Amino acid sequence: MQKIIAPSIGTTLDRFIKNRQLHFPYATGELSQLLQDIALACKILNRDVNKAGLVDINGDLGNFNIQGEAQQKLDVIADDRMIRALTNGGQVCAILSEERDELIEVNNESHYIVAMDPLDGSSNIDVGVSIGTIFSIYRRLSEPGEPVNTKDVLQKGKNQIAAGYVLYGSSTMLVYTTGYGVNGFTYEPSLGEFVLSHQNIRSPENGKIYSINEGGYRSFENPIREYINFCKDQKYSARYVGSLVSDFHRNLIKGGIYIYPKSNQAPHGKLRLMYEANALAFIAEQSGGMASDGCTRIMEIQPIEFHQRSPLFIGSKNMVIKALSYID
Ligand SMILES: O=P(O)(O)OC[C@H]1O[C@](O)(COP(=O)(O)O)[C@@H](O)[C@@H]1O
Ligand SMILES: [Mg+2]
Ligand SMILES: [Mg+2]
Repeated sequence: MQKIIAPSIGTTLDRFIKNRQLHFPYATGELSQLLQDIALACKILNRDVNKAGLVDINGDLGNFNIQGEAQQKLDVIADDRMIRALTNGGQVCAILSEERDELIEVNNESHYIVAMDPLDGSSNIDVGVSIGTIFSIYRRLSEPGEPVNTKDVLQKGKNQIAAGYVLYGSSTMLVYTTGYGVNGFTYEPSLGEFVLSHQNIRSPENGKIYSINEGGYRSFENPIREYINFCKDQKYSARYVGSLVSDFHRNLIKGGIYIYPKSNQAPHGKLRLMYEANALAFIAEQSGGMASDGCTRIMEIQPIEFHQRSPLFIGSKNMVIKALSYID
């Protein structure tokens, strides 16, 4: 046979998902299709993000979401893109979105529920800084055909079937887990494909980067201030993009800790448990890292509200343990 000399482009996301599905003889293909629907929505969103400075995408809409935050145009575009792709794909029975007060009911015959942050890092949209999309996937507890109820949605993070994010940065990457390790795929625009570039990502147990908005230093509780001082004494690098996905991803690859603590202004922290903290906690743990709210493992927290907030300590295992040692 003639020798193949063309450089391989690597494994595409679709092929990777298909190959993985073969490991699960009972698999129906629903989850595989759902992951591909999310990837498709993010490919289209990537195109919108790349032109975020242009008039029809730029600026806020003058509306406020249930969090009381001004909705940026791209927040709503991202929300629409994701909901459209998930609805057309038909593999979800309900969607919980940061940008919608209520649950969106879709195909009641399906097994899966998606909780999502369609556009993470909204304050960075108009200034060309990296932003992301975050998603969590759960299997409903009620039977297909029955009405979806809050119990189906308000499940602990440890019940996630899959979770991931897409980072729209210097390159666009999709990183996800189904509970069997973490893999990263870089978007190849000329092919329109996500290609496996980071196989079986392992988070370094130690790091030299800490990510926290020190502008809130005076409103942080003493243990947080002491940990920040410890990081300074260790001459760690302070890195804070202000987009959770970007800060988390950098620390996942290089080693580091991201902290969004509770404070006088934010008694429960800022980030949302269902579609920010839980998803990244699953990725962190699957890559050997750790995620806590300061006293409880994030994935063990029983959610009580769709949009509830939680303090977040996440990243390299030994750094999170060290930070928590100041709180105990
Ligand atoms: O400006 P602050 O208070 O540091 O908050 C920044 C954090 O808020 C967020 O922007 C919240 O996410 P959204 O942009 O999805 O609302 C995170 O991405 C980021 O880490
Ligand atoms: Mg967010
Ligand atoms: Mg958001």
